[in-house]
Amino acid sequence: MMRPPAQTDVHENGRAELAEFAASPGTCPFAGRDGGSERHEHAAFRPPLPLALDRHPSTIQRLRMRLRSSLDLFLHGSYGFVGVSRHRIPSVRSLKKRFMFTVRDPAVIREILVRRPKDFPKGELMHKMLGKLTGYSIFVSNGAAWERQRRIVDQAFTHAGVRDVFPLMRDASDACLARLKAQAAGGGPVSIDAEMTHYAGDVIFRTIYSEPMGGEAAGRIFSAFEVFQRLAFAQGVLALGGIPFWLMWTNPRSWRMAREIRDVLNGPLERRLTAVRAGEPVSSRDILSTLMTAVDPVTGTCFEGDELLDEIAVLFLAGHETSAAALGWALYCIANRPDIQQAMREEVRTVLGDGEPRFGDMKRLELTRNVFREALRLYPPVAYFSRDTTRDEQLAGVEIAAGSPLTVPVWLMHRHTEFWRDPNGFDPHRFASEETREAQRLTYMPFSMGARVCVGAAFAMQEATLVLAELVRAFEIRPVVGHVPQPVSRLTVRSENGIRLHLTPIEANSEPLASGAT
Ligand code: HEM
Repeated sequence: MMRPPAQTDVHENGRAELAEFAASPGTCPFAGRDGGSERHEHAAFRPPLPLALDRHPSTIQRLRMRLRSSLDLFLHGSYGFVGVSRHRIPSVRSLKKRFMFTVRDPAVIREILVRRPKDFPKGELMHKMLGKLTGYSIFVSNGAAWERQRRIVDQAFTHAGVRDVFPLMRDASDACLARLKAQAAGGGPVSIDAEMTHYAGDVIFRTIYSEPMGGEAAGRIFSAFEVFQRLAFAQGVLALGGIPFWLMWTNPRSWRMAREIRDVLNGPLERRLTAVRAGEPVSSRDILSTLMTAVDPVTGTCFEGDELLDEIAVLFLAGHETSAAALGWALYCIANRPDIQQAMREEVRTVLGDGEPRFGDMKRLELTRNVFREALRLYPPVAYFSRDTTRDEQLAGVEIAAGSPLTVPVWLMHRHTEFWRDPNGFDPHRFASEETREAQRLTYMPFSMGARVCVGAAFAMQEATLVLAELVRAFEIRPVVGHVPQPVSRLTVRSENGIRLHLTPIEANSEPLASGAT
C-alpha cells in the first residue's frame, strides 16, 4: 500500500536519542481511567521500535534494509523535522538523478490530501504492485474511474450499513472467542497476530457474504496473502529503483498467489449470483447485496462482471490486513499495561455487564476505543501514503518536478517530537486529553484524510472495539517473557517475529490474577 522513502535524513544524535528513548524510565501522568496524576509502577510502557540503523549505511545495506522493511530507514532525527525533504532514488536504468519527497509538514500534508487531492493522485506503481489481486479498483484507481467506484462503495459503508452488519461482526467475534478459549485451555502462549488475522478476515468475509469463512478458505487465503504481500512490497522497492515488473523473477509466483485469493473470494460471489438468477431469497443486509444493487447517482451505472470481484478483493485486502495488524499491537500493549487492561475490563463490565454487545454500546466504550486509537498511532497499519505530482510544484519552499513521487510518512508524523508528548509511550488517555487535541488535529491520520480517507474507518472502529471488549472481559492478557515483537513495514506494519501472548480465562464474577509476565 505504500512505497518506502529512498533515503532519510541522517542526524548526528540519532542513535543516542534512540537509546535514550528505549531505556529511560518515565511516568505516565494518568492513573486509572479517570486520568489522575499519580505516579504508578506501569508508567510509560514504550513498546518496541524498529531496528536502529547505522548512521551512514552503505548502498548495499540500504537496499537490504529497504527490502526488509521501510521502517528501518528512519533514524531518530527524522522525527523532529518539519518540512519537505528530498531523497535521491538510486536507479539501475538511468544516470539522470531522480528524487522523491517526504512531507513532514502538517499544512503541506493537508494541501496534498484535503485541498488538492486531484493534483496528487496515487502513483502507477501502487497499481502495478496490487493490481494482480485488485484490478483497477478503488484503492489504486484515479480520476473519473475512482470517483464512480467511491460513490458506489460509500453506499455500503454508511452508518446504517455498518449497523446492519454488526450482528455478523458479533458472530465473528463469538467464533474468535471460542477459538481462543480452546487454545487458552492448552496453557501455552497464543499467536495473537495470527488469531487477529483470522478474526478480521472472518469479519470481512461474513459482512460481505453473510457466511463464515471456513477453515479451508482461511488457510488458503492467508497463506497466499502472506506471500503476495511480501512479494508486492519487494517488487515495489525494485520497481522504484528502475527494474521493470516484467523482468522480476517473482512475478509468476505473485500472479499465482493473487489468483488463489481471487478464486477463494469468487466462490461465494458465484453462489450469490446463481441464487439471484434463480430467484432464490438472498440477504439484503450485507456488503455484497449493496455492491450488487447500488447505482452510481452520477453515471447511473452499477458494478458488473469482474469489477465486482475486483472491489471485493480490495475490500477484503484493505479490510482485514489493516485491522488485524492494529489489533495485534493493541493487545500486545495492554498485555504490558495491566492497569489499563483492568480499567478497560471495568468499563466493559459497566457498559455491557454480562450481556451481548450491541451496536450502540460500542461508542460508550471510550477507553477501549482510545486503546485502539493509541495502537493506531504507534503502529499505523498503513505507514506511508504515496502520491505523485501532476505538475511542477513548490511545497514548503522545495521545488518538485512534475511526476515526482511524494510520501506522507504516517509513522513519523504519529511519533513526531514537535507535536506529541512522550511520542513513543503507550498512553491511550492522551486521546481523552485537551493537551493533545492539536497534535491529533495536525498529525493523526491512521485512516488518512480528505477525499481518499478510508471508507472502512467506522467499520474498523466497531470491529476492533467489539473484539477488544470481548477479550478483556474473557481473559487476563499477559506478555510472554523474552518475546519482543519486531515491527516491520511491508504492506502493513506487522511484527516480523509474530506477537505471542498468554491468555488466562477469567471466570464469571471473579477478579483477574495479579498481572506480570510469565
Ligand atoms: C484499522 C483498520 C484500517 C486502517 C488503519 C485503514 C487505513 C486506510 C488508509 C490509511 C487508507 C488510505 C490509503 C492512501 O490514501 O494511500 C485507506 C483506504 C481504504 N480503506 Fe482502509 N483502513 C482500515 C480498515 C479498512 C476496512 C475495514 C475497510 C473495508 C471494509 C477498508 C477499506 C478501504 C478502502 C476501500 C480504501 C480506499 C479508499 C479510496 O482510495 O477511496 N479499510 N484505509
